[in-house]
Amino acid sequence: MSRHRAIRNLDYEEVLDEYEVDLQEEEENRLLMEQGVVDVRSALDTEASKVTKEQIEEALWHYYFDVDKSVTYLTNKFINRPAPKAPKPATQKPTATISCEFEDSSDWAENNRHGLGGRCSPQTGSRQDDVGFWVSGSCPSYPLPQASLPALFHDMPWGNIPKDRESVLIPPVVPRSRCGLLGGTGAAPKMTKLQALAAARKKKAQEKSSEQEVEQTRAQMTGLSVSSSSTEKENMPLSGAFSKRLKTSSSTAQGRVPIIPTEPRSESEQQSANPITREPEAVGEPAQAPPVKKAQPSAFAQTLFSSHTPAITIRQDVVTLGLAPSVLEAFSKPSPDDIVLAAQAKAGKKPPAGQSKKSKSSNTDSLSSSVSELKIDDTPLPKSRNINVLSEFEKSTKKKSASFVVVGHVDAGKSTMMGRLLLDLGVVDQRTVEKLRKEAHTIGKSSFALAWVLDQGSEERTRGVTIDIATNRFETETTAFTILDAPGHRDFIPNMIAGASQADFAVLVIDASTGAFESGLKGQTKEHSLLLRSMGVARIIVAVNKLDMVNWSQERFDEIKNQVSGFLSATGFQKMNIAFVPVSGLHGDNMVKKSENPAVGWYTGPTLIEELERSEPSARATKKPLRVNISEVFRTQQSQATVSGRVDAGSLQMGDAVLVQPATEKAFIKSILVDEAPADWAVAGQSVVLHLSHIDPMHVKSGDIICDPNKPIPKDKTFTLKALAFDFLMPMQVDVHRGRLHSAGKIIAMPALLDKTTGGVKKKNPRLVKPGEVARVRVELDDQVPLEAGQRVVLRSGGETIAAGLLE
Ligand SMILES: Nc1nc2c(ncn2[C@@H]2O[C@H](COP(=O)(O)OP(=O)(O)OP(=O)(O)O)[C@@H](O)[C@H]2O)c(=O)[nH]1
Repeated sequence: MSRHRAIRNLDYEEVLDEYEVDLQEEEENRLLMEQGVVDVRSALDTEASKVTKEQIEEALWHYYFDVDKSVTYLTNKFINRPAPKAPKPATQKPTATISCEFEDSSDWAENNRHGLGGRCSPQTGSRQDDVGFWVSGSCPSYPLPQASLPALFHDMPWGNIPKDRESVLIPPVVPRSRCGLLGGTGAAPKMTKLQALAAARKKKAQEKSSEQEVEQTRAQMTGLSVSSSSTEKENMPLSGAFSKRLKTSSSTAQGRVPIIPTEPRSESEQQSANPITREPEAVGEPAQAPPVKKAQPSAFAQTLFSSHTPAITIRQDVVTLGLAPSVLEAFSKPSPDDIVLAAQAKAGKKPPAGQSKKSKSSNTDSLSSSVSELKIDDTPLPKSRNINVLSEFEKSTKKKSASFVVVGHVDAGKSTMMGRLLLDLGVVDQRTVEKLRKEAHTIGKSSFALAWVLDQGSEERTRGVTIDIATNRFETETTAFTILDAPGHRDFIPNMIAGASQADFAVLVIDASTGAFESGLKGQTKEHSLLLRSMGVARIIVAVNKLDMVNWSQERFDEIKNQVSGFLSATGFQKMNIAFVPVSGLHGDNMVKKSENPAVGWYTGPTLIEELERSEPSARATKKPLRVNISEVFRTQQSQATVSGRVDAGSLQMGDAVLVQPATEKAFIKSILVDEAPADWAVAGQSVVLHLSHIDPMHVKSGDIICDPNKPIPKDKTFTLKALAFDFLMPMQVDVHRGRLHSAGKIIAMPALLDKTTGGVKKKNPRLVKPGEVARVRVELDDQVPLEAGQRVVLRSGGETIAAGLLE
């Protein structure tokens, strides 16, 4: 049992009993000892004077009062002392730390036979008897064998050590920091002379290296001056106010104590900082201070301290922060205080009243010199030309502009048709189309060559489907058109909704080939038509495509025309706003030119382009507050944030301050493109590209609204919708789509079922709204969204469009 465990299991009653027994034993031992001393002295006879009483007693004690053994031991040890032996090589010593001497293997064996082979404490020389108690006092130098290591451990196998011989490590009851190793006061252990010498030399070396380090660092920092030409080139230009502040901080830094102490770190610090690579220090050797590596001064340090700045030691354990470009950028601009100071100086504003004349005069010089150094902003605000946009618009002789969305079931031939239109109008040349044809041929999709004029994404090309809205432009003699080619696949309905929200009218493409029309009518032909109407599109041109595949059958055309016109009328399109054109997008029949194919002789109506030109753009809300629906955000050289979108309402011009919602971030219009041409202004109904300044691009997203800062669009989490149900409606989770904006929400209430024609309330709080019914629906969104009455939104759930309507 270990000593600690023995103490832990101590029974005090038992110990007191034992203590009384011990007293008796002690008396017996004393008598035995006295008698033993007499006997040993008489046995030694004349030699008895060579040993002391204490030595005799010690021998007797350890030989259990055996006089003969004690005499033998004393004779060998003190009387017949052998001549000192030559020191043996260190490696042969069994152990250097055990203080007991091992002299004679026979004695060792003898001792063991007598059960005196107890363990000696290497620290104290105390001896532990076989039952595990420690006997106080120094361990006597009783003879122990001069054993070799193998002999010493002869009964100790290297593996499978018996359980009773395993060490049990028990943590100290009192932490070592509070007491010495053996329960002392915790004071530092007394050093040997050798250790003291080593410590003194180490300290001296550290002091020396510390001084050298300070000198070196000072020399390095001397080169780090703001005024140095290299720094000027490398660093960003700083505004006057900031450089002034830097000068101030630089001067105040003079004579300062270095920020970070230069003393070498304590050993424990060094160890913890570099626990793996640190070499153990040899005791007694002069301690070499570890070389302190210095990091390159950071850009901030370079900027902050002038040549007179005292040294700053970069510590290894201190993380030096490299300045991120965003930080430099942040400091490259004047602070709000600087702007106020500059503005006050510019306006000649007097200092606040109550300031004494003396302080005024004393501060005037420094303030004026500070202000003279101020540089307000590197990027001046765009200048407004104060144009009366509406009168300019009325006077303008510009062509009318209109945008149309091309919709229809997947593979109806929408992109091919638009590619053909652009080719025949000369917007794209034949060579480009031939090149695309070759490229398409290599992946076995040569029939998609015209579609590739618009479908430019690699995934769109390899899959042969349109994924996102493709925008293109062309002009006729009278009109500048914007094409919004929408995807037909049901998975990309949200993109189709985004396209429809920007369109004045629509081209619905129908695949006339056998079976395709029928499946399309059940599919996206119907859904797209419903969405168009719900989105407010009033005019629709139906391009009955691929008639070449049915030999230009007039019968087929009429069949399609009848079915679709009936359906569209039911959806809400007026007959006068519906047109039908028999075409072949692939071959170009009736697209730009009338078909010369005699099989199409039965059609005498307008071509597709003529029908497009007949379309009038929808009414422009030019006098309403500015609203620009952002469809895309780009990063360009011209500005921090470039956006494309449609001006839904109002007007704008260069230099205007605008507000971006829902971020509520102000920006300025740096420049404008209308139909890809630079312009000074734009009005409702135009598709624009706006270069914005003085705004962080992270605050601008597609689906956001640019508005008049004086009449901003409100942002809200709940809205009421007058919705046409495409599916059953009830309180449920929905996705809300408004243009490019998608937001998750839920129907929280359905206050009324409405009459389709009159709009009056048919029933209050219906529990369910059936497909085709119109209802007032209350929706709650997860996030705040810019919303206002008159906007059109679509509700979708589980990938299906379930309702669409107008915000109330
Ligand atoms: N015969 C014939 N094939 C056509 C005509 N128009 C398009 N196609 C073919 O129809 C296929 C689909 O054409 P796309 O233009 O990609 O159809 P889409 O409607 O744009 O397809 P999505 O946008 O993915 O829905 C292609 O292989 C075209 O070559 C046509 O007038 N006649």
